[in-house]
Amino acid sequence: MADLIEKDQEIALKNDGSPTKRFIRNESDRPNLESPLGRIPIIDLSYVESKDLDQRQVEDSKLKSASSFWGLFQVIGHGIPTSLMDEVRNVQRLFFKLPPKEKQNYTIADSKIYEFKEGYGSDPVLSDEQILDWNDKLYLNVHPEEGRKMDLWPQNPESFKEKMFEFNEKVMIIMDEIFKAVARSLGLDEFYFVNNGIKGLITWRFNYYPLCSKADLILGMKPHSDATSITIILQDDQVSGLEVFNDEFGWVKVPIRPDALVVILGDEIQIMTNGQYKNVLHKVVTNSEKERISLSMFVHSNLQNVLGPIDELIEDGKPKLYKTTTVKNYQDGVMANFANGKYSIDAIRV
Ligand SMILES: O=C(O)CCC(=O)C(=O)O
Ligand SMILES: [Fe+2]
Repeated sequence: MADLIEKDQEIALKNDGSPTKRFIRNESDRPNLESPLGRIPIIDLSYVESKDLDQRQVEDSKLKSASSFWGLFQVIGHGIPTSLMDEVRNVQRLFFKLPPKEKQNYTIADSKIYEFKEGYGSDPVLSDEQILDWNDKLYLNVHPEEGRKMDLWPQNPESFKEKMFEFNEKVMIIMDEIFKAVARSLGLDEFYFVNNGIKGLITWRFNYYPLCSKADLILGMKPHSDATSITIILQDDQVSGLEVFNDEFGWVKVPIRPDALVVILGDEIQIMTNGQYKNVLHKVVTNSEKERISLSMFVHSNLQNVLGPIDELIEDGKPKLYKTTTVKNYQDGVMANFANGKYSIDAIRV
């Protein structure tokens, strides 16, 4: 625990941007600051509004190839005004600019270190050997509403809650549209996921990556896949940093598009589709000039749900690639695996 608090302060105070040795990655893991820009597919959701079924079909097939080749896409035409997206970004920036002492009012001190921990702080540190990620975060339970711990929601800036509620209402609707499109693209009934508790638990992680004078030696976030069905990311509108791994292109940068939301497919989708759709491996690279923010909205199925390949999606002659478990069991080891740089999905491979 002492380590955790110490690290919070370490990050928050390191405005000179020089990392201590605990952040320095092994040589094989260091980022290439010149990664190429990826041609990440863009899905236009405006067919929902216009009810244009031809356009819907075109977008569904783009979504299908994006999901099997990349495991991510960007979404536009979602109907959220760019002005609201900018306000959310600004409110988030203002929160991270508060003095460390004030931010720590939103830290829970007594939860088990390796468990999911709401509030402000940094990720669990489980051993002295663990190489640390160069970020600070604020984690909040957002859905279901009765699971919100409102005392951890910042009171400063004053508009924080109001903006986040407004944004969340719109994002919840878009999530349904995305899950419907994913289901259609797989040949399932379009309500397959929506009616089966896919939006069981939604947590938001506000990320803050301070600038770093040794950006070539450290990572804002280590390579990982998300243990979610999908994650929707509101990226910084000016500073890039998110990179994804693709079998053909290697590590590529996700381009910045201020009006777009990034959709990352997580482990649940890879498991349920028996590997047809990918849980994209991703990481965050920092830079020496500008800090970066992002907001990751993690969607998990109901904890009681069974998690395994869906019968209709097991292609003829193909074996089941994953064992069937429950979402709860799957989630149990996730935080410790992440801290140790292990991939949770490996534990249920057949
Ligand atoms: O900062 C980002 O763009 C991505 C963050 C991320 O991968 C995560 O929060 O799991
Ligand atoms: Fe992630």
